[in-house]
Amino acid sequence: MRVSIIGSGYVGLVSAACLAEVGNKVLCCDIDTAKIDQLKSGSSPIYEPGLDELLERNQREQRLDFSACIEDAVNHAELIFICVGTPPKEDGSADLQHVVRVAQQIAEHMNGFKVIINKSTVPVGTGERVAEEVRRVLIQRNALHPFTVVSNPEFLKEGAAIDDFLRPDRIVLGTDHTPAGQRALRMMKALYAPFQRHHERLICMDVRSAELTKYAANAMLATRISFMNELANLAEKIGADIEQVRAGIGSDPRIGFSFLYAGCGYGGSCFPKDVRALIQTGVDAGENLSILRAVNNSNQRQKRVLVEKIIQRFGEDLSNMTFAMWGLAFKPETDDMREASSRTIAAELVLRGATVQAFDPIANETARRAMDEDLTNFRQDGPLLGHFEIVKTQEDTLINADALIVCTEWRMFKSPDFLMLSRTLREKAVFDGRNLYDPALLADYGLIYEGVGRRAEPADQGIPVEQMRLAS
Ligand SMILES: NC(=O)C1=CN([C@@H]2O[C@H](COP(=O)(O)OP(=O)(O)OC[C@H]3O[C@@H](n4cnc5c(N)ncnc54)[C@H](O)[C@@H]3O)[C@@H](O)[C@H]2O)C=CC1
Ligand SMILES: O=C(O)[C@H]1O[C@H](OP(=O)(O)OP(=O)(O)OC[C@H]2O[C@@H](n3ccc(=O)[nH]c3=O)[C@H](O)[C@@H]2O)[C@H](O)[C@@H](O)[C@@H]1O
Repeated sequence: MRVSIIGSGYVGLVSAACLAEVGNKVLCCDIDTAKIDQLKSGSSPIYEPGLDELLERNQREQRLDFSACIEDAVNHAELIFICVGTPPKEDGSADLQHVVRVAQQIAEHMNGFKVIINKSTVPVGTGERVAEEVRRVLIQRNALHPFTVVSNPEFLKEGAAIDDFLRPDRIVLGTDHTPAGQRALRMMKALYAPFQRHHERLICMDVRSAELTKYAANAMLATRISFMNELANLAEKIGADIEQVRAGIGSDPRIGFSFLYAGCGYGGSCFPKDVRALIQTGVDAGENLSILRAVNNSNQRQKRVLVEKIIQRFGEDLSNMTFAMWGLAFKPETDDMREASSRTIAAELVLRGATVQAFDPIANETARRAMDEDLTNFRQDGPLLGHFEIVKTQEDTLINADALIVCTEWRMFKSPDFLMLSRTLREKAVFDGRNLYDPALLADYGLIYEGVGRRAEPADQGIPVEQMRLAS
């Protein structure tokens, strides 16, 4: 089939590459000409495992092309996906300006029947709003081409996006009951047929329910994480260990193990913004979503949890302290820095005078831009006291460092040389925002360990590890 994708970000590019991979002719469009030039020259503007290979193959085999011209995209296909950003507005609601603009542009160039598919995460009612915009422009043009708007929310996770798209848990399709809507449904079913494994994964519903399904999924996952984060904070205070509790409750199939990891808060381009947007949808509808308000507040507090531990140990004035920071991206296997906890932690430490030496295996560049922006904002509020620096290697972060902070659970951070850490870190302290390490093991190495919800173990003050080894 012929498919156009408007918006070549994480969702647009992954969708385009995967749809091309199964034989569709895909034209991917973006307003950002630099991005399109880069894609045309064969390099990807984002880091996503497996994406480069798919882009390269499908471009070479002429199933995938890129254009900065929306008219080309509208002419190219009957199926047009909207994959542009829906960032939060000041009040938390989703900013639909890009979606609405794309709807208008599609209508300006429409030349026959089109299926307009909302893949961006959009509040309930956006399908109707897009249809209204298209109709308005078509009436102005006196060109009443038939069209329908479908909701097809995306559930991929960054870092695992290709696999999520090629082997989805479910595909949600929201259509209306008009003949055009039903024709679109048949087309969408055919488009997604190659991605169904052994059984039906399509869930068909009305447009509004599909739009709400997307927010409901993200809000549910964010709630689970925040619930575990709060239990973790409690566990610390009452001498329990959240990792043991996680194993204990996850084994109940009604609860399950996924998304039960406590840590220094959830980030990313979606959970924070979608929880806030759903709260605002509630406000507009006169429904107080009190659980989600609590989730949002709880997560903001959680992003500061390591800062609180650091202050408790070293005091408010951190001007003589240097922190090694491992991991900057909001999660492993991505270069995405949107709402990453590392940003909150680094900024809070720098404001208290600390030097932060950070390293991320992939996100160093995006992190540099994000941190420059954050620290410039802080600078406007008063003098910046400390210093933030991204260094070349994981080892370089440790030069003259007093303590280590782990913000992202990249695989390479999972089994470091603890002996070296205990010899290098001046204050021998490890603040583990992703609960990667065993508190008792670190205590054996004489390291002070602070996780999130882990039972504190006093650092071994007795026999140095080397001597223990000699003795045994
Ligand atoms: N990033 C993710 O993992 C997921 C994101 N989503 C949702 O998908 C949507 C897109 O998210 P991302 O891909 O992360 O955003 P992104 O910010 O990476 O990409 C959006 C792209 O749209 C382009 N764009 C904006 N206005 C345009 C216009 N008028 N014409 C053509 N292109 C235009 C931008 O230049 C940008 O390249 C959002 O609503 C998001 O909530 C849904 C599931 C997963
Ligand atoms: O709408 C979206 O954009 C996407 O949002 C999330 O995907 P993503 O943000 O890429 O990443 P997740 O793996 O969900 O992680 C989000 C955040 O939660 C944190 N997290 C995750 C799991 C967990 O147990 N604990 C935890 O703190 C991660 O560290 C990360 O900061 C959803 O998982 C996707 O299904 C959805 O499509």
